[in-house]
Amino acid sequence: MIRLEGIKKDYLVNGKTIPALRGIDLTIEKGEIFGVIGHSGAGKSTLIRCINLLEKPTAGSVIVDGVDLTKLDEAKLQEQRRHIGMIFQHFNLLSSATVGENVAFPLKLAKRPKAEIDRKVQEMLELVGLSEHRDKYPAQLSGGQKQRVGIARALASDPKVLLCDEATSALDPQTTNSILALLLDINRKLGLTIVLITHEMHVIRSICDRVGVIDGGRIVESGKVLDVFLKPQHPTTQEFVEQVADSSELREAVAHEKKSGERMILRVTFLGEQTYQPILFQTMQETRTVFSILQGTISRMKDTPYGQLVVELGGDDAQNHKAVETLRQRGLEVEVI
Ligand SMILES: Nc1ncnc2c1ncn2[C@@H]1O[C@H](COP(=O)(O)OP(=O)(O)OP(=O)(O)O)[C@@H](O)[C@H]1O
Repeated sequence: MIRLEGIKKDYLVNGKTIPALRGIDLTIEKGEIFGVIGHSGAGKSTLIRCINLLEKPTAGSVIVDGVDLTKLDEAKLQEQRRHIGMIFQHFNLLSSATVGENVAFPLKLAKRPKAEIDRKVQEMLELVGLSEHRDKYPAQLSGGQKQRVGIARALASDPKVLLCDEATSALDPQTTNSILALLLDINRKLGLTIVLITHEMHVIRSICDRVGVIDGGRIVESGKVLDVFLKPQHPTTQEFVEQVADSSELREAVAHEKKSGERMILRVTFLGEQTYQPILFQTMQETRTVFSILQGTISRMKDTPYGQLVVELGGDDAQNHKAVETLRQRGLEVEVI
């Protein structure tokens, strides 16, 4: 659906060149939710704004649904942009227009007939759960409701792609979750391709299928959220995973245990159905290895449940190694830490 090829973007500030993107190659499939995560200044906003050419790349191609946007004149580009909706961190609503008028805005620009606009506004407000608020002004709404208006407005022109520029960063955790749930619902109902940028791993873990980690204007790691999350390779990715991993407690527990003897400490990861099966207990019984659990979490990545346990093995060397081998044979991910 979206192909970025060799995207570079330099900003010129006071005669100095600032390279914001240094060569991005990315393919985003139709119907997926793709997240880009990175620290402040990494290039996230520049990257997402290059997808609809709000920012013109210095080099490279942006191909959306088979059309190379970088090759279009301004009129044709405007036409193609109708297929790409966008929502923003600070909502960007017209404060002097009602909710209904905000949602109608892109349709009026496209000179759609009034009856069609009315119908579409109603449909969109129902989709985002704001039918009752059609005649209110943005100042009368909460942050979460404002973002719902932003989503309704972005979807009014039936886009194929929705770009989300830090769409939940100005919201509290509970409202963030409700907006993420809405985006996931829309993705499923409409088959819409969603690209989002964020600095929060929680957002990626909740709704994305794949993730790209951006650092210094380059994608330093990318893949399925599950894989990147469970085996982060790049130091920046590891930092982001730590945001949601509760690892300071773990580090303390491991340091304490390591000091107290030569015991073996494992991080065991369970995925999907494994999460609810007594594989660890059975294996330890069979290999006659005593163990204690230092830390445990059960969570979800989008639809996949997963669990991680940090366990300390107290058997002799042979027993401990046999236990590790058996856990791996049974399909668990085991890391000796
Ligand atoms: N309009 C601009 N003019 C000059 N430099 C810019 C401009 N926009 C971004 N930059 C620079 O480009 C780099 C990437 O910025 P960008 O805003 O894309 O990063 P970001 O990851 O979105 O950061 P943040 O999360 O803080 O918004 C930074 O060094 C930034 O200072």
